[in-house]
Amino acid sequence: MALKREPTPAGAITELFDRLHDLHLDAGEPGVRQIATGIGRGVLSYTTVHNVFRGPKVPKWGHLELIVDQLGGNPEAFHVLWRAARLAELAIPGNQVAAASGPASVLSDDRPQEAVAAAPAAEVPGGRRFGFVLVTNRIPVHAHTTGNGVRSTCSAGLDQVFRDLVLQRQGVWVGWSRRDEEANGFEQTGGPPLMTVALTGREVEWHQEGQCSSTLWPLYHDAIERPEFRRAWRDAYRVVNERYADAVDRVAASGAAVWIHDYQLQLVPALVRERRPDLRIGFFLHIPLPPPELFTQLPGREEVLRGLLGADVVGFQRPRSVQNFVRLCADVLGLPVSDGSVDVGGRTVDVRAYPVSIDVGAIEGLVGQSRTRRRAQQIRAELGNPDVLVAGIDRLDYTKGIEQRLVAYGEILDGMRSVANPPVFVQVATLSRERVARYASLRERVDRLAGHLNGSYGRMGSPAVRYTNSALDFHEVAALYRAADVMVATPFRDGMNLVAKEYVASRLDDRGVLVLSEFAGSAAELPEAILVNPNDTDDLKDAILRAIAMRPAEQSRRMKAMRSRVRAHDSHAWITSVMADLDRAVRPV
Ligand SMILES: O=P(O)(O)OC[C@H]1O[C@H](O[C@H]2O[C@H](CO)[C@@H](O)[C@H](O)[C@H]2O)[C@H](O)[C@@H](O)[C@@H]1O
Ligand SMILES: O=c1ccn([C@@H]2O[C@H](COP(=O)(O)OP(=O)(O)O)[C@@H](O)[C@H]2O)c(=O)[nH]1
Repeated sequence: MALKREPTPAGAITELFDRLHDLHLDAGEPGVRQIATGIGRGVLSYTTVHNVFRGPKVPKWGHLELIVDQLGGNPEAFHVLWRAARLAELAIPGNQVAAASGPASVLSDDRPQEAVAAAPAAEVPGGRRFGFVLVTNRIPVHAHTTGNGVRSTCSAGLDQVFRDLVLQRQGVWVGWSRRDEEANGFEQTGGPPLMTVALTGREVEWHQEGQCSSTLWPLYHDAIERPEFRRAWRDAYRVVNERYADAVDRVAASGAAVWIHDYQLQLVPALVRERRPDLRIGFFLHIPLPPPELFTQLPGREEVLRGLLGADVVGFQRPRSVQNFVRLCADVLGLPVSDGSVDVGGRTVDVRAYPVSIDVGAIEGLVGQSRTRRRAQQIRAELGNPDVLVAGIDRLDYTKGIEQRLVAYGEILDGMRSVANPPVFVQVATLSRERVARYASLRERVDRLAGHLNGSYGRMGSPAVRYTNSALDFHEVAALYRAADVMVATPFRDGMNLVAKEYVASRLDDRGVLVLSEFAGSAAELPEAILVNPNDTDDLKDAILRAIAMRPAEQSRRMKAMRSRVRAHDSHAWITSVMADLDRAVRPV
């Protein structure tokens, strides 16, 4: 909307409201009223306000500062304008934000935090374009701590699968990376080209920790914890999704296949389609899509559904999520649907379940190595060579059921006070989303519980629970799989739970018992596990006790069946089925 001349105050206010409405900002907010009053009283020039929303060449940060000054540094007005500016694709470099003048009380709240300041956008060298683009929230180059306390960058599970896929397809991997992780990009270690999407500190807070971790994550996991709904987070989500779509637009060759992942990026398929109708677009959700009764609580639910429908192929972990999605498209958007497809104005969107899997061959190779065997023996020795080693490996997340599992285990130990060599429990609870309050309080509770169990049931040289928050190198994880007689994976709700599949794949000896929640996506493929309801402490106790007591022949029968199923449906089969459907998608002419 180009402004030819300064309108009358009344016209300017109407135009302002129209513009804010276009940006889905609420005209009733106090900040909007302050801006309107400022314009009405002639304190604030409408052109100055309007420039905040204009094209990318306008130096908008200066305008924003000017407005803050003109309004006497009013926080509400500042927040409205900040959001409007973000929505209008304002790129504010971190140093400019930090250096901006204006009342400290207003600006300090919006300064990017040092630790998470946006990394500079890394263009792919030479401005190359690619026939395949993988898009994930993060480019996952994690620093892990090995058994010896050494930092390494060995990537676990899906990271490696994705890396191989992008290399094989000679594609590019697009995602966000924290600055300290970026230095370890795959480019330096023979990996595929990476394109980093930059996020400001505020976007990390509002998009990642807000909309993703505090709204969508709990809502999509059965609202185990109450989801929080905030307008500012939703706005940030939209802005960040736009930035990913722009990145795809920049690197995708004509007709390229684009595969977008997970709940952080649900608007990206439609935003990419808007920019590049020539592309084939796939989307995969790693977490469950909740039933309509829960999903419809989400403000902006239509936008999310329409975002996903920008894809040609929408993939979920489980058929139940497919059903939920199709029903939502019919009920919320009124679109014609069939079992596995949705009709969007004559374009067919295929909707299918593609249960994610693991690279069984790679895991078998790693577990079979003599260094893994030695490390597994060492782990058992460090724990006092217990008769039975029980383990759980999770991110420290309230969806994973760690607390309830430890409570059940404590009750088991209580009944084993007279046993000479009681089982030892190793619980790896890797820190996750530490800046989100619920995760911090979960950590405190689990710390206390583990301490209590050790205080009550531990013996000299033989703890009741060996509990760590470290992120283990995958070699260390593999050694623990090999060492553990029983693996307990008991989430309240989980998209898949790769740990369960990895444990099965690691048992080259066909021994070991898996205790698995009915509510993990992997339960459908692993019915020979001892399946439990993690909400039922007695059920958990019985399951762990049954696992501890299971005879070798029974272990072997169950493990063989699970291993052959996981081998038959490994990550290669997963990738092949998704890619076949994506490559088949009809490219628009
Ligand atoms: O990135 P974080 O916040 O540390 O979280 C780690 C990942 O957790 C989620 O994993 C999901 O995907 C797995 C593989 O498909 C699946 O097995 C699991 O059940 C899901 O929870 C999340 O979806 C990822 O985005 C996170 O990176
Ligand atoms: O210290 C750890 C803990 C976990 N993992 C890996 O992290 C992934 C966890 O995936 P899962 O699907 O079980 O749960 P998520 O954390 O994705 O919800 C698996 O590949 C684990 O091997 C790891 O490498 N180091």
